[in-house]
Formats: sequence, C-alpha cells, structure tokens
Amino acid sequence: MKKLVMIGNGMAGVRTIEEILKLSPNQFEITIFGQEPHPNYNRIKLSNILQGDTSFEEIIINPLDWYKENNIQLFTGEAVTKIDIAAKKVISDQGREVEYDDLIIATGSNSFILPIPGADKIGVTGFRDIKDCEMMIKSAENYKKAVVIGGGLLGLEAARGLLNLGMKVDVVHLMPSLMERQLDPIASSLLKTELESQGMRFLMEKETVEIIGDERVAGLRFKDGSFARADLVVMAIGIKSNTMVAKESGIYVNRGIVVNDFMETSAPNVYAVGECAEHREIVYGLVAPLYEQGKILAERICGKEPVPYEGSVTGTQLKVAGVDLYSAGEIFEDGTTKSIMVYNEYEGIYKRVLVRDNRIVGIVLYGDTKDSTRLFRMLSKKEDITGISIFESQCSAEGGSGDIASMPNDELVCGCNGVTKGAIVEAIKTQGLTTLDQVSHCTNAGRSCGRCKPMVNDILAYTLGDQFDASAAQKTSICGCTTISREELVAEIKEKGLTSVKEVMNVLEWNNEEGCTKCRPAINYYLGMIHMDEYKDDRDSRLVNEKMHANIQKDGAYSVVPRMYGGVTTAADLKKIAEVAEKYEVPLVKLTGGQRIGLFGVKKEDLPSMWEELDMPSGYAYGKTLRTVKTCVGAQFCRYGTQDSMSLGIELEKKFERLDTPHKVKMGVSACPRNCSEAGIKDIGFVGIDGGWEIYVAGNGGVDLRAGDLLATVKTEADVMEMTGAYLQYYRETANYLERTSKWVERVGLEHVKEVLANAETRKELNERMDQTLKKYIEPWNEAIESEEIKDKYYTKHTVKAGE
Ligand SMILES: Cc1cc2nc3c(=O)[nH]c(=O)nc-3n(C[C@H](O)[C@H](O)[C@H](O)COP(=O)(O)OP(=O)(O)OC[C@H]3O[C@@H](n4cnc5c(N)ncnc54)[C@H](O)[C@@H]3O)c2cc1C
Ligand SMILES: NC(=O)c1ccc[n+]([C@@H]2O[C@H](COP(=O)([O-])OP(=O)(O)OC[C@H]3O[C@@H](n4cnc5c(N)ncnc54)[C@H](O)[C@@H]3O)[C@@H](O)[C@H]2O)c1
Ligand code: SF4
Ligand code: FES
Repeated sequence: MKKLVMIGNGMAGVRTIEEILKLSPNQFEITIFGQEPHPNYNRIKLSNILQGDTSFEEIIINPLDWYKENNIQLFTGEAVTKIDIAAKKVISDQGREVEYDDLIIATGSNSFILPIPGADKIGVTGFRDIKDCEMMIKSAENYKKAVVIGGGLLGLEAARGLLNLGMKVDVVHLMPSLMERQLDPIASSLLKTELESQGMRFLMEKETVEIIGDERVAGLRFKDGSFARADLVVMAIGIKSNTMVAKESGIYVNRGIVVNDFMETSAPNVYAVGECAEHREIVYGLVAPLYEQGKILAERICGKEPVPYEGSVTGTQLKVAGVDLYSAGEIFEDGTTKSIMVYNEYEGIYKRVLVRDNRIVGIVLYGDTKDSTRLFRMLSKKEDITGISIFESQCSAEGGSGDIASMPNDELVCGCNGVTKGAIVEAIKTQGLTTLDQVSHCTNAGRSCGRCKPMVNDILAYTLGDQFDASAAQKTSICGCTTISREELVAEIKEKGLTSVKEVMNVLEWNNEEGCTKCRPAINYYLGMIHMDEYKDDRDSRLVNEKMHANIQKDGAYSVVPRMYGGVTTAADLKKIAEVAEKYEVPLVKLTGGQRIGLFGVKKEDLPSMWEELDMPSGYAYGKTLRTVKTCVGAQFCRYGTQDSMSLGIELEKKFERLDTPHKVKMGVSACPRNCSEAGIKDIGFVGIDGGWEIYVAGNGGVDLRAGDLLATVKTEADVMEMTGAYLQYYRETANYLERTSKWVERVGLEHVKEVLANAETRKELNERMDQTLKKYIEPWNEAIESEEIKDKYYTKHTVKAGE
C-alpha cells in the first residue's frame, strides 16, 4: 500500500481524504497530523457557536471513529515542523518521523494580527479556531466591552456573536463602507443600518495604531488621535496562508504554496490544497473552491485523469440573523460594464447585477436573495442574458416548489459543496431518500454553512410530490443509513420484537446493510435498554474504545484505568498497580480528574496480561457508562462533614458500575456544601446537609460548562439510591444515544423530570427495570482473560477496525 501523509486536519484536507476514500478506499495507508487537539470540525460554524446557536460537538464533521473506521492514523495536537523532501518523510514537533509516497499540505491559514504595539496583550485575539471562540465566550462572562477590528465577513459575524453574549460591541473599520470587497456602497449602507439597529456601533475609517492597557487590553488608539475603550479586542482583518513548513522545507511559496492545475507543488509527490495553496495567483478563503480543489487532487492522487482546476468564481453570504445578502463576482463598474438595478428603499431591498458583453460578471443582492442561485448559474456559465428577465423573485416572491419546477437541473443549490438541483433530484430518486439528513449524507448538500437547507427541502418536496411528508423530512434520523428517528426505532424494536442489530437493519430496511459508526452503536444501546437482561451485547457494533475496553490514545497506544470505588484505594492495590506499571514499562502513570490512577501508553497486546496481573475491575474510563464517583473524605475524617460521603460514593459506584447509558455519566459526593468533590458540575451530584442529601443533576464540567440543578432533597442513603436509580433509568429510556444528561435535561425540561420522579409508583417501576438490567453485566477483563477467542480477535497485534 502507498503511504499518504497529510499535514493539517482541517476542512479542505479532510474533504480531500473523503474524496480519495470514495475513489479508492484501499490504495493508501493514510496518516494525518493536526495541530489542533480535535478531529476535523466545521470551522464555518464557529460563528454559530459564538452566536449561541450550536455546540462544539455538533460541529464535528468527522468524529474520531471515522478515522478509525477508515484506518487513518491521526495525530492530533501535533504539528509537522519539517518536510524532508529528499528522504520523503515528515518530522513533527514531537520528534515523530513518518515516511510518505505522497504528501498533502493542507495547513489552512492563520488570522492576520496587526503588527502594532500592544497586539500581544491579554484579551487580544484572532477568530480562527475553537480556542479563539472559547476565549471570547469566557471574556464575555467577566467583561463588558468588545472591539472588533475589521468590518468584513468575519468581523461582522464575530460582532454579532459578542452582542449575543451580552457585550457592548464597537466595530472598527478602515474603509468608508462595510464589506467593501463584497458589497457596493448602497448594499453596504443598508447593511450598516440593519446592524446598528441590532446594537453594533461602527467606527468607520479608523486606523488602529496601538492597543493600550497594562497586561490586559484596556483600549485602542487610532491614527487620528481618538480612542476606544475595550476589554476584548478581536482582529478580523483577513487571513494569512500558513506556509511556514512548506517554505522552510524548500517548497516554492508566494502568498500561498504555489500549485499548478493539479494541486502539485514545486516538490515531487507533494501537493497543497485549501487556504494554504495559491493557484494562478489566487488564494481562496471560502470552502467552495477548496472543495473543488480537493476533488481534483483526489483524482490526481488516485491516478485518474482529472479535468485541470482552472480557478473558481465564488459567492458569499453573511451568517448574521436578520441580514439577507449575497455577493458574487465583480462589484465595481469600469468603463466596460453596465448595471441592472432594483432598489426598494422602503423595504430595504436592493439588487444589482453587473453586465459586460451581455453576460453577468457580478451580483449584489440585499434584503432578498432568492435570485442568487439562478443569477450565479448565469454568471458562472457565462450565459447570454439578452431578453431574459433578471430579477424573477419580484414576480414570485414566495418561492417554494413552483420555483423549483422552473429551476434548471444544472443550477447550483449548495454553493459550498458544488451540488446542483439535478444531482439532488437524482440522489432522491435513485436512492429512495426522504429526509434532509439523507440528502446531505448522500450529496454533501448542506454539510457546510447550512444556508441551502431550505432549498434542499423544497427540492425534496417537489421531487417526492404526494409522498413528501414535511415533518418526516425535517426529522433527524439516526444517521444517513435510514430515515428512522430515535423514537421510531425504539417503538419498532418493541413492536416488532427485534432482537439484534442485523435484524433491526434488515427489517427496518436500512439503505446501507452494514450500517455505520453512528447507527450501529445506537441500535446496540437501544436493544440493550429495551430487552434489559436477555439482550446479548453486540461488541462489534460498539464504538472502538468500548469494543477494546480501553481508551485508544493519540499515538495508537491504550490506557488502563482500574476501578477504585469512590476514589478510595488500599496499599495492596497501589503495590499491584506499581508492579504492573514497572513490569510493562508504562510510559505514564497519572492521577485522573476523577480520582483514579491511569496507566497511559500501553501496548494493545499487553492489555490482557496487565489486567490479569492487576486483578482489579475495569474502571470503564472509556465507556458510555458510569465513569467515576468522586468523593470528598466527608464525616469520617473532615470536621465539616455532616454525612458519610465516601460510603455513599462507594455504594453508588458498586451498584451502577458497567451500566450502559446513552453517554458517559459522572457522579460526585460531598459531605457538606463546601463541595470538595465538585458535585455541582457532575451528571449527578450529592451534597450532604444536616439531616439529608441534596441531589443535583445535569451538571457538566467539560466544554459546555453547566452548573447542576437541584432535583430533590432526601433524608437517607436509601432515598438517595432510590432517586438515583429512577433518574438514571428515566435518562436511559428517554435520551438519544450520545446525549449527555445536561443536554437531555435541557431538552425535556427539569420540571418534567421532577414531575415524573415525584410519583412513587413510577420510581418503583423505573428501579425495577434498572435492577433487572444490572443483573446482566459481567467484568469484561475477566471474560477476556478466560477467552482465547476474545484475546485473539481484539488484542493481538493485527489492527482492529472500528467497523469490524
Ligand atoms: C469563523 C469563521 C467563519 C467562516 N465562515 C465561512 C462561511 O460561511 N463560508 C465559507 O465558505 N467559509 C467560511 N470560513 C472559511 C473556511 O472555514 C475556511 O475556508 C476553511 O476552513 C479552510 O479549510 P483549510 O483546510 O484550508 O484550513 P483549516 O480549516 O484552517 O485547516 C487547517 C488545519 O491545519 C492545521 N495545521 C496548520 N499547520 C499545521 C502543521 N504544521 N501541522 C499540523 N497541522 C497543521 C491547523 O491547525 C488547522 O486545523 C469561515 C472561517 C471562519 C474562521
Ligand atoms: N460568511 C462567510 O462566507 C465568511 C464568514 C467569516 C469568514 N469568512 C472567511 O474568512 C476569512 C477571513 O475573513 P475576514 O473578514 O477577516 O477577511 P476579509 O479580508 O474578507 O475582510 C477583512 C476586512 O477588514 C478590513 N480591514 C483591513 N485592515 C483593517 C484595519 N487595520 N482596521 C480595520 N479594518 C481593516 C478590510 O477593509 C476588510 O473589509 C476570509 O477568507 C473570509 O472569506 C467567510
Ligand atoms: S465537602 Fe465538606 S465534608 Fe467534604 S471534605 Fe470538603 S469540607 Fe470536608
Ligand atoms: S450552501 Fe453552504 S452548505 Fe450548502
């Protein structure tokens, strides 16, 4: 197999890998280095995260299991620092060397930061990655005034987000009009008026010369001597291709890494794609052209003969609620162009196309962008517009399937992913698609900025005619393999008495008979939840960490975390752990955040013997199950303790260990409100008070930080166990697979959960089902140690694929 290495784990690079896998799934052994500590995520949606519309988990495009399923070796949080072109290998900042036959550089861009005094002060940031986004969200919790430098697409989206976060926002812009590269002065002024009405304040024609403050930013000074106060400064003044590694390795670089029409750089077998690449003197900063480049590069690398890439015409839209604008091609008139224009000042609608030699060369639409796809088709296909009515949406402003019928098949519906109406209709007809999710999965339409989704839905309605079911089309199916939602799946399993993953996929007519890494673990979970004690777990349908009963690390090694009930251990257990760590030369022994001892960097083939020698239960540090119960020392030792937190923690952990839950569950038990176990940010937290316990639920200490809500106050440990059993079982029965308790409670409502659990009979029934379920679990490592088949299948040196 040829070795393919990619530097950069972002949108353009990973899309290229997707295209390569489609064309030739077994041609390459693929390794990807990504400097960010995450799988590939939808950078476009960072604006939506900042604006509070979505969460980081929801914008992950390729989850870690996707890499595993496709046998891709992924090194996250690791940057390549050098390419040795002569030896055909890359070297990372961690000293790792990986050889390649083909190398793709997809390192994207960095934010351009003004080289002015004070630009390195705390509170000054670009807006490029999730880290920047998190920094802004954190700042908004403690500070009030933000200044965004740059009134382009990024700056305005950032400003809207900061307003949503409750900050006062000034936008400092160098030019007399906003988005001057995309809009003409009329559209620009309409935009400014709208954004001012949303609360943004604009400081136009201001050049920032200094950022002032002590350690943290306090304000900005402008060239004209004026000043603006600021607790946070976001620089959104453009991007700079990330070409450093290429340049230092001797590859020809101009503004970007210079490539030809096949994305080949000046070095043999080295290609560049995305924002780091410069093609015919253009560096693109939108995904549509980058995905086009990726398609051509994939064909080239797979040995096909692609049509050469000749560059792209791009169209842009701003992702700010209340603003509807579209821009493509040229903006300014020269002596050779004429404008066709409609301006309804009263309704704030403005449309203008620039025409040269009877052909559209530029489009600006504000307030009504329904004509955008049609006009863009005319522009990109250089259609002669003689005798054609340019602005149709004036005549049929409502849109809908009437418009779809008259839309030619080659009209672009999803600009980001280059998907036409014809391709969508064809996929719907040939693959029997009925939901938006499925169309996205099959065609890529809607997978990036999401603006095209309403039109894709209209095409679905038009193509399916009478068979179109509007609510079904919108529903979120389990994955692209089916149209079935979680509720329907659970109902069907119960009604039809389905008992295995394969049977579910067969009977419910999955369109992909093998399923995928999204649906198989979900079906396995729902079957286990419904059939309680009699369901035989389908280990191969589990996510890879659960299948291996060990957490896979970024370098392909595993971790071993033994169970320590309530975080309490003994000298004897510590000795055993130390001996095993020494004998197997474990690279890292570390206390985990959940009060456990983790052995990290373990070889797969050592796992069974290490567990055998440890002779301790698995801590399930990898599972969608109860992870840990963290306890404070409590009344046994602490002078403030009013309750025995350790005993309760141990009892809870012993009862609920190994339980399958929709997502991981963490608990904390503190013996007084000083709350040393941080029970307020656990899925379930218990706080001792005089004469009883307070039970907090839906806390989260991770990315979506959330304080727990008080569910109930109870008197005894027995009451705690009863309430916890009922709560957990209700979560198991009603949450979506991979939904954390915090999200579940927000979705179904705390009051609803309280109401359900207030009924003693309901609690009793829930606990009965919980107890029935708990009977089936056995210690997984005991089972593995005794079974040569399990050892051979999962723990010998050959690679286990997630889909196996
Ligand atoms: C907030 C925001 C909103 C946007 N909105 C839109 C939009 O609405 N529409 C649109 O079309 N585009 C939008 N974009 C632009 C779009 O996100 C980019 O064009 C796209 O992400 C570029 O893809 P890429 O793979 O070239 O770079 P990236 O997605 O930036 O990926 C490059 C990756 O390479 C990594 N890397 C860099 N150097 C190394 C190294 N030496 N070793 C290992 N890894 C390395 C980086 O850490 C990064 O993760 C937006 C961008 C931002 C920031
Ligand atoms: N909706 C979208 O399509 C979208 C959204 C966000 C980002 N992006 C992409 O991300 C990239 C970065 O976006 P961007 O808006 O930073 O880049 P940009 O180059 O499009 O805009 C930068 C703006 O900052 C202004 N500017 C430059 N120097 C300045 C200064 N010293 N003071 C004040 N203003 C100054 C410029 O006049 C320009 O309008 C682009 O490639 C963009 O296409 C796209
Ligand atoms: S939570 Fe209270 S009882 Fe527990 S250790 Fe802290 S102070 Fe002591
Ligand atoms: S237009 Fe952006 S995802 Fe379709």
